[in-house]
Amino acid sequence: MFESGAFVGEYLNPITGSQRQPNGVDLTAAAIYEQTTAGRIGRGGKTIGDRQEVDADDGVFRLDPGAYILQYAETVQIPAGHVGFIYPRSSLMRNSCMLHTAVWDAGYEGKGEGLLEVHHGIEIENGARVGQLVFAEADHETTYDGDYQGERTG
Ligand SMILES: O=c1ccn([C@H]2C[C@H](O)[C@@H](COP(=O)(O)OP(=O)(O)OP(=O)(O)O)O2)c(=O)[nH]1
Repeated sequence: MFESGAFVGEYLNPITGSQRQPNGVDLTAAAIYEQTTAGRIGRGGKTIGDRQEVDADDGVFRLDPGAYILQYAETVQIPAGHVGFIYPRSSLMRNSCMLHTAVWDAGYEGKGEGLLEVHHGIEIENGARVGQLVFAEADHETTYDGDYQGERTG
């Protein structure tokens, strides 16, 4: 079962009323990066490639088609008994862009990232709502304790 937006909203900070949706909570864009060097996914470890931040011109990211890493502004906690997923805001998708998600594990806390695919040039205001976080109930034996725990919370 998916939780209500009111439930998800208890686990986000900061949050304003306009972010709460019936079935989830909208997340906003804080920073956008282009990857500049190759990363590596190994059998025993991984490396994230270097990145260059996209400047917000007068508070607006003007993006050409391509792949970008987007950092969310909100600190998210994934409560025990749940797993999180991000869906793009429909208006983003209707503008030929897609925001992808990996699995947000129970116990994770931090300001996470998503892959933003831009198939047609778009302008995104810094702080604009771009994606929606939903929580599904999920069994788990452990909680998240990986390299990204606590990212950008300091
Ligand atoms: O789209 C997503 C999905 C997940 N996360 C956060 C929450 C998740 O709990 C954490 C770690 O994800 P994952 O377990 O997939 O990372 P990993 O590549 O396996 O690395 P590690 O084992 O170091 O955690 O990253 C995001 O920021 N964006």
